[in-house]
Amino acid sequence: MESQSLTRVALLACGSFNPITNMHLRMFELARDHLEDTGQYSVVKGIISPVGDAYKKKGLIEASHRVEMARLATESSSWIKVDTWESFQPEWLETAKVVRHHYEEMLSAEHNSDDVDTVKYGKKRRVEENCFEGSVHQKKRDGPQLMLLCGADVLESFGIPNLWKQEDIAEIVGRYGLVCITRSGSDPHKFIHQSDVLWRHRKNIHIVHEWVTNEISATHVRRALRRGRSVRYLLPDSIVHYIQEHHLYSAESEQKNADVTLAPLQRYTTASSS
Ligand SMILES: Nc1ncnc2c1ncn2[C@@H]1O[C@H](COP(=O)(O)OP(=O)(O)OP(=O)(O)O)[C@@H](O)[C@H]1O
Ligand SMILES: NC(=O)c1ccc[n+]([C@@H]2O[C@H](COP(=O)(O)O)[C@@H](O)[C@H]2O)c1
Ligand SMILES: [Zn+2]
Repeated sequence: MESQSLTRVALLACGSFNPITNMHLRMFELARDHLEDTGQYSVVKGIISPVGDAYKKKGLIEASHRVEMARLATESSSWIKVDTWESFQPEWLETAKVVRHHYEEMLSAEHNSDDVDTVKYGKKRRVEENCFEGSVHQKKRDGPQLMLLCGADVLESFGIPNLWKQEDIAEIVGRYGLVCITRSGSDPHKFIHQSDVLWRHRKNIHIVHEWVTNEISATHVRRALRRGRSVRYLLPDSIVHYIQEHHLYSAESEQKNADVTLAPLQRYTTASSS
């Protein structure tokens, strides 16, 4: 297929990256292969967006370290970049807002490079804004697309009470799209089947089956580090050195936020009870 008729896609991964592992990087490669195999997309960029400290997840170390490790890990990639806009926000931001921000950035970058008519984009955006609700599948567009990239555990977390707003889920899958990498213990197809909103937008959800099942998790890496065990080959050598040099991930750091409620739970529980 002519590359001009392919939809350009940027993939955005939001998460703690505490620390970044080889599996986080693999997610991007798997997703790109999957989307490009369809013959419809050209994946032009991968964005890693480490969550800010205000997320208050247990054991979450400072964003400055998590960002630096993500930067080191992506040095060898020509297309995966780290973006710190979310990481240094004083308050925790809903993922839908982060997706919106990066989509706007993508549009304005295209704008500047192609010198595209502002009026045309404004008109197209208004059309998209009006059509995402209730659309059975994403409309074929001539502009670029931004899709959220996540593991199946994040997709399944959509079902946890007070964690996600329903309108945010509808916006992410309805307007933007989702690429979900299978993870053992998760069944994304079943989860989509059981959710009305996900089923409605199922054509916008790309499930990528990882056959080389790989259960690397940042939790496992932090646990091994606390116990003085090797984490080599689970993450790039440069990250192993960075962790050693800065004495990251101790029993003490794992207790950070231990008695604090996760920001989204705090926000939505307070909102619904007030
Ligand atoms: N082994 C894996 N397979 C598929 N997706 C993964 C894997 N590890 C991480 N991800 C995905 O990477 C994104 C960022 O995840 P996160 O920073 O929480 O890493 P994690 O390894 O799950 O860490 P933690 O154990 O602290 O939750 C999420 O979308 C998560 O689902
Ligand atoms: N309501 C929401 O927008 C919402 C809720 C929970 C987690 N998240 C995001 O999902 C990601 C999950 O990361 P972890 O799997 O490391 O907890 C983070 O980027 C977090 O900000 C978003
Ligand atoms: Zn996780």
